[in-house]
Order: sequence, then C-alpha cells, then structure tokens
Amino acid sequence: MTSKNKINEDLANERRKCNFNIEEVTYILDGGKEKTLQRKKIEDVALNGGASVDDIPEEYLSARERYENAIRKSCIYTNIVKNEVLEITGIENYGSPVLRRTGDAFFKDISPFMLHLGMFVPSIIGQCTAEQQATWLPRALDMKIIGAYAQTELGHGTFIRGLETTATYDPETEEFVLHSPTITSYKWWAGGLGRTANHCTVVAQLYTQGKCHGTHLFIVQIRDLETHMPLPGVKVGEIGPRMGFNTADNGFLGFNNYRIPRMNMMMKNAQVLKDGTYVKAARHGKLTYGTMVFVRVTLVGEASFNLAKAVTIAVRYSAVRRQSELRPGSIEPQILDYPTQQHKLFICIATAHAFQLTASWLWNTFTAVQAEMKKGNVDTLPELHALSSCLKALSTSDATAYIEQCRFACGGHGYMLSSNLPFLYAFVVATRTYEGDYTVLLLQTARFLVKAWEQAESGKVVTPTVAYLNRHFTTNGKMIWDNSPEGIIRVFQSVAAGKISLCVRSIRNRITSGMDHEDAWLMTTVQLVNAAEAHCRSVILHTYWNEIVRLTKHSSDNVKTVLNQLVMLYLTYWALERTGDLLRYSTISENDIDLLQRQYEELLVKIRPNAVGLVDAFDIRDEILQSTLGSYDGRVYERLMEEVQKNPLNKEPVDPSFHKYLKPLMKSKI
Ligand SMILES: CCCCCCCC/C=C\CCCCCCCC(=O)SCCNC(=O)CCNC(=O)[C@H](O)C(C)(C)COP(=O)(O)OP(=O)(O)OC[C@H]1O[C@@H](n2cnc3c(N)ncnc32)[C@H](O)[C@@H]1OP(=O)(O)O
Ligand SMILES: Cc1cc2nc3c(=O)[nH]c(=O)nc-3n(C[C@H](O)[C@H](O)[C@H](O)COP(=O)(O)OP(=O)(O)OC[C@H]3O[C@@H](n4cnc5c(N)ncnc54)[C@H](O)[C@@H]3O)c2cc1C
Repeated sequence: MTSKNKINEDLANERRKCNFNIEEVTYILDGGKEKTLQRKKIEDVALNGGASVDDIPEEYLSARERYENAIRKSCIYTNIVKNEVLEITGIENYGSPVLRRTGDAFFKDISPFMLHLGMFVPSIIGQCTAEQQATWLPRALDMKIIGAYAQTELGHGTFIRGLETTATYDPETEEFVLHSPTITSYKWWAGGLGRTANHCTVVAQLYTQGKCHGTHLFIVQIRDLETHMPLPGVKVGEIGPRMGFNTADNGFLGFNNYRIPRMNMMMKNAQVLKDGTYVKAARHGKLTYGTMVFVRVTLVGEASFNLAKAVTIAVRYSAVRRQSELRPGSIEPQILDYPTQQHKLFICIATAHAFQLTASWLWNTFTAVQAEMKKGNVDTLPELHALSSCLKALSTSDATAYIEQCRFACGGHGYMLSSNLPFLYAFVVATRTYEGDYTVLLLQTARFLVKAWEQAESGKVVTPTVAYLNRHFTTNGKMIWDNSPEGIIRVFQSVAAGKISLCVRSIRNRITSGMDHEDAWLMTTVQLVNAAEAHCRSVILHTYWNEIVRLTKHSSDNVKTVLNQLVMLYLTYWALERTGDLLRYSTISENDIDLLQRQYEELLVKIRPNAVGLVDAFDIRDEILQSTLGSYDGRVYERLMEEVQKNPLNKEPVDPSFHKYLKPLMKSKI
C-alpha cells in the first residue's frame, strides 16, 4: 500500500470494532437492496471518469470564472446522464434523488441546471395538459430548452397572491401580454435565471375580459436560442453575490408588454379559451401551488442527505483527531471518545435516519394523493399540504442547526472550505427560507390543526396524522408518563394536542373579549407556530419509530439492535429537550427525568463503537463528500496539506503586493 491509499489506523480500528452488517443498514436507508445496487451502478457510470474535474478548487475563482466552470461541469454531467445513466434508469428518473446525489460530485456549491431539473421540469409535468407536455417536456428533458422557476418578486415571496406581474389576455392576437408594472414586480431570486435559462415558468396575475383571476403559471421564452440574447421586451440579469448558491446564477426578470402565445399558459388546472373565457380550476383552488408542494416533499430527503454528509465528515474526523489528555501523561484520546462530542454527533446520525425514513413515507403519501387527485378526489390535499409544510420547515431547520453542530465539532478545521462543511451549511440554511419560510409554513400547518381540533371537538373522526386529537377528547387529565417508545410518542402527541387546545382557547377568548377573528389569530401566532412544531415533532417521532419496527422485522440481530439504539436515542433526546412540555402535559416526575438522562448517556456509550460503521452505512463516496476531513481513508492532515498546494496564493514565494504596497509602507517614515 502506498501512503496515498493507506487507511488511517484509528479509522481502521473503528471499522474492526463495528459489530453490525453495514450493507444491511445501507439497504434499509436506500429503500431496499435493489435500490442500493442501482444507485451504486449509476454512481460508477457517472463518477468513474473522475467527477471533481477542477484543477483549482472553485472557491479560488472569480465570480465569472466560477459561473463558467459551473456551466462547463453541468454540461459534462448532463452528457454523462443523457448518454449513459438514463439507459440504466429510464428517462422518467431524470432529476431523481440519485442523480441529484451524484451531481454533488461535480459541484461544491450548486449546478446552474438545478432549478431546471428541480422546478422547471416538474412544473411542466404537474401544471401542463398532455398536449402541452408533448410540446415542452421532451425538449426540456433533452436540454434543448433550459428553464427556471420565476415566481418570487422583489416585493413579494411569501404572499403569492400579492405578486404584481400581470398576464393580460388579448383575444385579437390570442396572446398574453406579460408586464412588470413596478420595480417591486420584478422577478427576483429564480435560480438559473440570471445567465443560463432561455425559458422559464413565470407566475403572474391573470387578467382576461377585464377581470383578474389570480396567479397562474406561464411558460415564457426569454432568450434567443441561437444568440442567447434577451428577447425584446425582456430585461434579465444576475442578482449579485449571496450566502451560498453562488454558482446558481439567481436572477432578476422584468417584462415590458411582452407577448406570448395563449397556449403558453399552463392549462392543466384552469384555462383561458380563445375568446378569452376563463375556465376555473375544477377541483381545488390551490392546485397551481403544486410544484411547491412537490419540492417541499423532496426537501425532506435533501435535509437528510446533507446532514448525512456533514455527520459522515464529523464522525470520521472525530475518530482521527486526538486532543487533550484525560489523565496526566496518558495518550491523547480520539475526540470521539468525549461524551460531549458523542452528544453533538450521534443525534445527527439518528436525525438523518429519521428524516430519510420520513421522507420516503412522505413521498408515498404524496404519490397516493396524486393518484387520488387523478381520479378527481382532492379530499386528501389539505392534509398533504399541512404535512409537507411542517415537515419541510422542521427538517430544513433541524438539518441547518445540526450541520452547524457538525462543523463546530470539527474545531478550527471545520472552518476550512475544503472540509465542505461551510458549503453544506450555506446550501442547507437557504432551504429553511426558500420554498416557503419556516414560520409561514408552520402557520399553514396550524390552520389545518385548528380545523382538525374543531372537528375532533364536535365528535368527528379526523385523519390519521391528527388522530391523537380524537383521543384528547376521550381522556381526562394529563397523559400518564411511560418510558416505552410508544409511551414517549403518546406523550408527544398529548403535548401537541394540549398546545393546539390552548391556541383554540386563546383565539376564542380573544374573540369573546371583542377582537375579530383575524386579530385573534394574529395575536395567537406565536403559540400557533409552537403548536405546529409540536405536532410535527410527534409525526417525525411516530414515523421514525414505526418505520424502524417495520423495516427491521427481518434484519439480523445486530442491525436491529443498533438501529433501535439510534431511534431510542432520538426519542430520549427529544424528551430531554422538551422536559418543560412533558412536565406540563404529562405525569412525568423528577425521577423519570433523571432516568431519561441516564438512559441517554448509556445510549451514547452503546452507540460509540458503531459510530464510524453507522456513517459508513450512509455510503457516500469521497467524490460526493468532497471533504478533506471526511474521506473514507481518514488522511485528514495529508489532504489539508495537499489542498494547500492548490492555493494560487502559494504559487510564488513572494506576492507582488509586497513590492507594490508593503515595502513602501515599511520604508516610509512616521
Ligand atoms: C444536478 C441535478 C439536479 C436535480 C434536481 C433534483 C431536486 C432538487 C431538490 C430541490 C431543488 C429545489 C431548489 C428550490 C429553490 C427555491 C425555489 C423557490 O423558492 S420557488 C418559490 C417558493 N415560494 C413559496 O414557497 C412561497 C410560500 N408561500 C405560499 O406557499 C403561499 O403563499 C401561502 C401558502 C403561504 C399562502 O397562500 P395563500 O395566501 O394563497 O393562501 P391562504 O389564504 O393562506 O390559504 C388559503 C387556503 O389554501 C390552502 N393552501 C395554501 N397552499 C396550499 C397548497 N400548496 N396546497 C393545498 N392547499 C394550500 C391553505 O391551507 C388554506 O386552506 P384553508 O382555507 O385553511 O382551508
Ligand atoms: C437561495 C434562494 C434561492 C431561491 N430560489 C428561488 C427560485 O428559484 N424561484 C423563486 O421564485 N424564488 C426563489 N427564492 C425565493 C424564496 O422562495 C423566498 O425568498 C421565500 O419564499 C421567502 O419569501 P420572502 O423572501 O418574501 O420572505 P418574507 O415573506 O419577506 O419574510 C421575511 C420575514 O417575514 C416573516 N413573514 C412573512 N409573512 C408572514 C406571515 N404571514 N406571518 C408571519 N410572518 C411572516 C417571515 O417569517 C420572515 O421572518 C429563493 C430564495 C433563496 C434564498
């Protein structure tokens, strides 16, 4: 073995200690052995040409160079996908999580094509008629046209109904006239829009026959396909440097009475006929928000995957890193041996599992609701909206906090961009805001919860994810504390029910004392966000536990044990985090809390020998991790030094600025 492929001795030892079958866990996380094998096959095809094709790491490049380099790599990757990968997966899997995952080997930041695949293509699939799809989809999938999703404006992101861009139908020419009437109506933020896209989905207020019918979606060509020049009537550009997303050319866009054919309105859910007659969405008023629901659902998996990357880096690094001494003269321990370090990291492993299993479950719920909607039944849509909203909010917010925790767990080296942790953080922190801000989405869930509470109060049986509300009305007093997994979950559901109940009481009291409903709701929103968070926690705890029980039925004993330890760690961790709530809504005692604390600390000890095995089970290839601290071989210090060689600042022994500025300064007299 050369020193280049030698595995760090401490990491090798950790792998010898691991007592469970790593592949078995990988299969569970991937959703079955076949899926793992398929993923590995795709990764082999896509990455074996050497994915990270940067001579100079992208962080050293100027904004221009960085963008050009991102486009170059996007094209390399797209060609690999088009020519080789789609043969394995089938065209319908374009944009699948596996391709998204493999793409990370090419970009530390983001591909300018991400929004094309992540939102432009899904909006064609979800919002266009079959005829329109036949026109647009093959061209989009083949990258003959490249799109963005331009919804947010300078003045409005959250409040979609407040968007100002107008699309006015002209029956004379059978065209829509797109217009940006104010500065605040300029589209702002859309990824890929600034420099890359030649088309985009535009969300605009639809006017026909003198009446406004609210926001609708349109496919709009913005650049010439030969010259890439913006078309007359279109003003488009890049919005400027931002925290993360710096290779995504987020853009602005304005229209000056810009005309598009009638058939460029996405007409699956509502239509404008040739004569200008508006035909309303037959099924549900919010179906035009469908692309957002789809992306929120996928973001739960994104949160899991990115957290898995961060904790893989931090756990491997913590096995390699040695620091301090426990007793005078003793050998310095691996930092992974500190319980405080385990406390920081093991919850991240458990959370990545919890989110991955919840993401798969949510995806199944999403496809079931889609199937129902195809049959014309929209009854399950409100629950899906409530679920996808709160799960998107919590998973992105927790992942953000834990990725930062992983970075702190790596000390000074965690600040190096070459660790990849700062990139991961900047990417994930934005997921908390985009596709619906954290608070705003929890308030959407709260609306659903208050309604469900009222239904349960009137004796109606409510849908499964809030079934605990029916129980709330049949039991008296506080929930009896019980330290079993099912017991902890029940208590968390009682906490949620209790909080929702307090919200309803507050709203009613405020109305009784003279407020109108809107003000009473507004004054209660701090509590409502809190109640929606509690509800979502209970959903995650419940789903994680249920899925582990179901998925480990036929697992080997050691896999069962270690996955159970993790889910118990998760339940115990959250019980300890929420002792205030548990004291308020259950019969938990001081003594029970002491026991929980001890149980938690014992779980850290039990999980410790398997920690490296557990992160290996995420099976994230080095090319995808792109981290000096987290590679499989643990050559941390060597990689940090190798990276230094790529630093353009080190090219010459003396920097030209010395002669230009420093020396004159040193020579000058006071
Ligand atoms: C290289 C390979 C790449 C591969 C790629 C693979 C995938 C990668 C993964 C991911 C990449 C993606 C990267 C994305 C980047 C970012 C993109 C963006 O950010 S795009 C902009 C998003 N913008 C928002 O999300 C605005 C948030 N605001 C809203 O959604 C709404 O305005 C909202 C919900 C806050 C309020 O909407 P109201 O004002 O129209 O509605 P109200 O009056 O509050 O509610 C009326 C009723 O409608 C229901 N409702 C609202 N939204 C609904 C919905 N979506 N579905 C069903 N019902 C809904 C409500 O529950 C309510 O129901 P009741 O009256 O209580 O029964
Ligand atoms: C990296 C990145 C990429 C993006 N990509 C795209 C894209 O491709 N396409 C696109 O269309 N958009 C995109 N966006 C825009 C994004 O979707 C919006 O920024 C997001 O939806 C938040 O809306 P906002 O900016 O209007 O925030 P605001 O709504 O102005 O939020 C500001 C504050 O006000 C609070 N607030 C707002 N309304 C309420 C309320 N009703 N109740 C209580 N509190 C409230 C929020 O909680 C927040 O604290 C992107 C954004 C980012 C950061």
